[in-house]
Amino acid sequence: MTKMAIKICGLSDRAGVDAALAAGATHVGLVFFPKSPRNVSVEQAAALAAHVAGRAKVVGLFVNPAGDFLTHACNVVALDVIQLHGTESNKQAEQIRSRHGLETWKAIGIRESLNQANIYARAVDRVLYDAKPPEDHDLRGGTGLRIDWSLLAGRRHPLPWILAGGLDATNVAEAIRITGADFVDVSSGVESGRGIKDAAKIAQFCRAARES
Ligand SMILES: O=C(O)c1ccccc1N[C@@H]1O[C@H](COP(=O)(O)O)[C@@H](O)[C@H]1O
Repeated sequence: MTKMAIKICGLSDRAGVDAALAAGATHVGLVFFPKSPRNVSVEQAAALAAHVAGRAKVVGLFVNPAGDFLTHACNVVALDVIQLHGTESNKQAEQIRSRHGLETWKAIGIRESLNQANIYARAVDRVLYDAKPPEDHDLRGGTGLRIDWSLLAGRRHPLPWILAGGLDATNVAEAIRITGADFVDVSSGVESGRGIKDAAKIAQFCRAARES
């Protein structure tokens, strides 16, 4: 049986990190995006990553990061993965991966087609399928919007992939069943308020994903 990989994204304090680790999350996500209610400073992120201390992979989420900022974050924070959640092209993503020598993921906002994933096939290590927010939406993700899971059913993917977008403890098992995902990512679905992680919801989510 494949082990389910689970990323809890948007953690901003030790309590949230501890809840994710206790629930068996394989990846924890730190958001570097000032518009997000989950944004952390480089210093906060460094302390949280040190606290994780190898018990899970640490993912840094960036949205069209300036080169200097990304370099600074990668130098200061013990990141395992760079997640690009903006409009980074395949060329930019490939440059970022080779410059920083870290596993790199590209989020693809999908409504009706997954074809964009092909563009990133040689540029990154994984794609993350997320719901495409409306054009006038301030955030690029973490919106709680769901994608149409049937788009992923029985699909051959050009590279390893992650399912995200509007997942929570009540729907993750069905999402996995329909899409065949072996890696899921959640942010707002394990919160009790905007940006406030809820330990019970994190535990329920991880249990539901693993038992699916
Ligand atoms: O979490 C955020 O605040 C965020 C901000 C900007 C880009 C992406 C963000 N989060 C990512 O969005 C998806 C889906 O989140 P949700 O579960 O629907 O709330 C997930 O990959 C988060 O990592």
